[in-house]
Amino acid sequence: MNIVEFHNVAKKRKDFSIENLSFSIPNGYITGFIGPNGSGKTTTIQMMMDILQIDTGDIKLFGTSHKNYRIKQKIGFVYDDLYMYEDFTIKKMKAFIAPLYETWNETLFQSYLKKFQLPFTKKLKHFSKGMKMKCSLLFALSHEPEFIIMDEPTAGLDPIFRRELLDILQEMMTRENQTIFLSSHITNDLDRIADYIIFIHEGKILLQASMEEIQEQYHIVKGERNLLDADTKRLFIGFQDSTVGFQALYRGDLTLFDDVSDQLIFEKATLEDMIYFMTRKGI
Ligand SMILES: Nc1ncnc2c1ncn2[C@@H]1O[C@H](COP(=O)(O)OP(=O)(O)OP(=O)(O)O)[C@@H](O)[C@H]1O
Repeated sequence: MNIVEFHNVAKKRKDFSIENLSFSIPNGYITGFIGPNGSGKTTTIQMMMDILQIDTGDIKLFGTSHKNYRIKQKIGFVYDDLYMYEDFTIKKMKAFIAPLYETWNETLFQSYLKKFQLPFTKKLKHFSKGMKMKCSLLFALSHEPEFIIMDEPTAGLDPIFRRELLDILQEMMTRENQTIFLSSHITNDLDRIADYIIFIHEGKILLQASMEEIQEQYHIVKGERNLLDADTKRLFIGFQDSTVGFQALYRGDLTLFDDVSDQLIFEKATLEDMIYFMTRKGI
């Protein structure tokens, strides 16, 4: 089953448009949403959450319309910034937020509050960026959502808390029926934890695949420049050449290079490699 389905969604913004956007997010996995700056990640998440109206197409959440208010109960939404009153404290926010959720879990709230070492009665305006992110997470997780959507949760966080956050997410995946959708351009994080990847560029999906498939299928090929001619260039999704040699992204079976394999170096492509080469030449 899919938690989310986008069918031919279109949205026109001032200098940016999304056309025929179709993808799905499978239930029970961590899906990473990657793409360079301005590629449409936040726009897509806002459409999913019905914060931004779509022009045409159809979005389904939990098999029903994304406009259905009831399904919001099952979703934990973590923004890249905290849209809460700066003069509020966590205590005051809890008084507003907890009653909105039938599944609010006070024991879980208290345990995350302790784990994240957040002050209960300090005003949010005195929080650091990392504390605000933890606070956003605290509220998103405390109502035990089945589906967690996070827009750039690791941006601006120090490496220690980034690591902690990824550990918390992995820990949560042991819970039955948990699904996480995580947008990021810090691809190292996703290399570590994602099961599936959706790659968006200029409002279009360039790739939707499992990490397993990506790791098996996509390779970086490196070699001397003289091996890169018009024929070999056509084999690659994207390439970069310089006076010292070439590097290219290749998809498929490496036996194709058997005749020249002693002159080439093969490496597994990282998500960063994929973004770099796919946006250089397209797919
Ligand atoms: N409120 C808005 N009105 C008009 N255009 C907007 C608005 N917000 C974003 N855009 C444009 O939509 C495009 C996609 O932006 P979006 O924020 O969805 O990308 P993103 O992939 O999330 O980028 P980033 O990784 O930098 O956060 C950009 O060209 C941006 O300028």
